[in-house]
Amino acid sequence: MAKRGMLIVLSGPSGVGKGTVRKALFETGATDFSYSISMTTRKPREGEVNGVDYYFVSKEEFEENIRNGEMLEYAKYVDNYYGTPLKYVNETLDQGKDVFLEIEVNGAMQVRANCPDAVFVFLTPPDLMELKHRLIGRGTDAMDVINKRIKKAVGEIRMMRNYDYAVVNDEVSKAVERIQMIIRSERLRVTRVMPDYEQMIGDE
Ligand SMILES: Nc1ncnc2c1ncn2[C@@H]1O[C@H](COP(=O)(O)OP(=O)(O)OP(=O)(O)O)[C@@H](O)[C@H]1O
Ligand SMILES: Nc1nc2c(ncn2[C@@H]2O[C@H](COP(=O)(O)O)[C@@H](O)[C@H]2O)c(=O)[nH]1
Repeated sequence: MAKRGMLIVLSGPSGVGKGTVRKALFETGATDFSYSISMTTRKPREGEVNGVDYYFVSKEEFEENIRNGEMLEYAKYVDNYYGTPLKYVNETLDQGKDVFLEIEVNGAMQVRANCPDAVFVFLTPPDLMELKHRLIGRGTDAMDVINKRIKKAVGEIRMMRNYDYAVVNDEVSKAVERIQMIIRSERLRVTRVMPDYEQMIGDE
């Protein structure tokens, strides 16, 4: 049986650069993570594509998925549901492939409870002013939404203590290098390499 893949969870306040850093990380070609596309009831932003950026669904559809036990985790964030479909994550990990989740803190803590082997990385901004600049600069959200997201950021940063690693996103390339370092070191964990050795030494 294939060794189960590694699950990596990246969180951090909205606008810190999770998506930017994740895309840059994937573009290096040095990692082979499968990105788990989240489901949300948020309306698509300009340029966002259903099935690529998110699965955009109605509130009713999302709630049906919850009732049917089809979500690994979910949370309400600034008036909308966001969640990770369970089937894709399980099937991909079972095939021995690594999976990357980009999710907010409450959902991440649900994953923490259900997947003790997952690796939890918190991406932080250099400071809150810079976070606000990035949210405004992105130009995707109205000012009232930006203010709600900044307000949430303070509590989210407090939750950082529940993560395994903190990575400052001062420069995208540096943040990518730091995450690559984490991944390399996590691959050497005894609990991850032990199945190979168990095969080598047999049952006795
Ligand atoms: N290191 C950086 N320095 C300057 N700007 C950055 C940096 N990283 C990301 N940005 C910019 O900040 C904005 C927000 O980035 P991004 O959309 O990746 O954030 P996010 O954390 O994924 O947000 P959300 O959680 O809302 O999806 C973008 O305009 C992006 O280009
Ligand atoms: N708990 C989850 N949070 C998620 C998921 N997918 C995205 N997110 C987080 O929601 C906020 C807002 O996202 P935005 O696209 O509206 O800016 C952000 O922190 C995302 O990381 C998910 O599946 N579960």
